[in-house]
Amino acid sequence: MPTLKILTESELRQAVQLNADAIECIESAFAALASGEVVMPPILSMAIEEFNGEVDVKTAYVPGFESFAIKMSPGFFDNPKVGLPSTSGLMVLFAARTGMLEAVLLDNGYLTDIRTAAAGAVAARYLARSDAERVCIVGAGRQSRLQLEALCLVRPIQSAVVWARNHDRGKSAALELSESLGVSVTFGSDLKKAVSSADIVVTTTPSADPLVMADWLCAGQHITSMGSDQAHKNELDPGCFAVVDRYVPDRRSQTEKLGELHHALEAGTASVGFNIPRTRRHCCRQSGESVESDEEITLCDLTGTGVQDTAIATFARMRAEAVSAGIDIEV
Ligand SMILES: NC(=O)C1=CN([C@@H]2O[C@H](COP(=O)(O)OP(=O)(O)OC[C@H]3O[C@@H](n4cnc5c(N)ncnc54)[C@H](O)[C@@H]3O)[C@@H](O)[C@H]2O)C=CC1
Ligand SMILES: O=C(O)C1=NCCCC1
Repeated sequence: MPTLKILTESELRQAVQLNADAIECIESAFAALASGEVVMPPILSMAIEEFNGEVDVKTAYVPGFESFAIKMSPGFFDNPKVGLPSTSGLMVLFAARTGMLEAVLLDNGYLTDIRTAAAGAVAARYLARSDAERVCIVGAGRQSRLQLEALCLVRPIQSAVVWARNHDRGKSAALELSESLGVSVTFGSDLKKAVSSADIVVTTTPSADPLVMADWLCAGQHITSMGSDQAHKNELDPGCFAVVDRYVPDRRSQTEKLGELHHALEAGTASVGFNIPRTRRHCCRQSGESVESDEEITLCDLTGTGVQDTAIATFARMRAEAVSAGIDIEV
């Protein structure tokens, strides 16, 4: 009889943390995607506008992996008003050879949080200046915290400014991060100033209106835009595309529909053929993508890929099994 492994959020939290191993796992996933051999269908996304919600289903088959994940991931962005997290969900692993159900990872969105922050770290590793030390984080939710933590693992971060439209939440996030990361993190109410003074800017909100303006960007900056992962979300002024020197999407077929590129195409600041040679390079070791000059403005557009989910789910299951975590049930 087939056996199914069940892993809970607390078991998965013990198995996987935001650290060099998680970053390596996601970097390898980007490398696999860049190889062209990964099978990754478009995201199945359902909007529930009435409740400011969405549900995303993501998956990918990676040759050489014994399993593939299918992830069901809700994002309900009014949840914090009622004391619930915006994102939740679960991942399911199937055998690549037979399609048989193998494991259910009841992570409540934890693995998505980690893989997304790790993707931000990979972007900075290849696209931010090696001496980048000042960060501007736009937003004060879950990803704002994790993205800064991830940057501290790959760059010599000394200080950060958190901007949030809700000042109290921005101040709390800044205080929390100062204490947990041991770097100076302050709240900044002036977003233009915070962006212009940063070496790395990370946008982490579901905003539908641009927050970061093109004329705030400066030579040598790296921007990761990871909050805009749906057609209606838009954190960057489309004019930013006219000033960035290097544009790297996690997957162009996604960013042209769901990411910042989508809005730049509509506004005409990027054309359909925009940076075609660059889109063949993903933020990964194998493709050789990296910042080429300290003066370049680089932009990484992250919409979240199924290959990240298969990578983190198989990694989590392997780590959990190494300590005999979880329960096995016969199905
Ligand atoms: N690219 C990817 O792989 C992933 C993208 N996301 C996206 O990242 C974004 C943030 O996710 P979480 O941190 O989990 O959410 P969260 O709800 O914990 O944090 C969102 C933050 O943005 C703020 N915010 C909401 N609407 C805003 C607006 N119109 N203008 C300015 N600030 C606004 C909130 O007050 C909060 O500080 C979401 O859009 C989510 O869909 C999340 C996970 C993966
Ligand atoms: O899978 C993802 O990536 C996301 N799902 C729901 C909303 C947040 C991002």
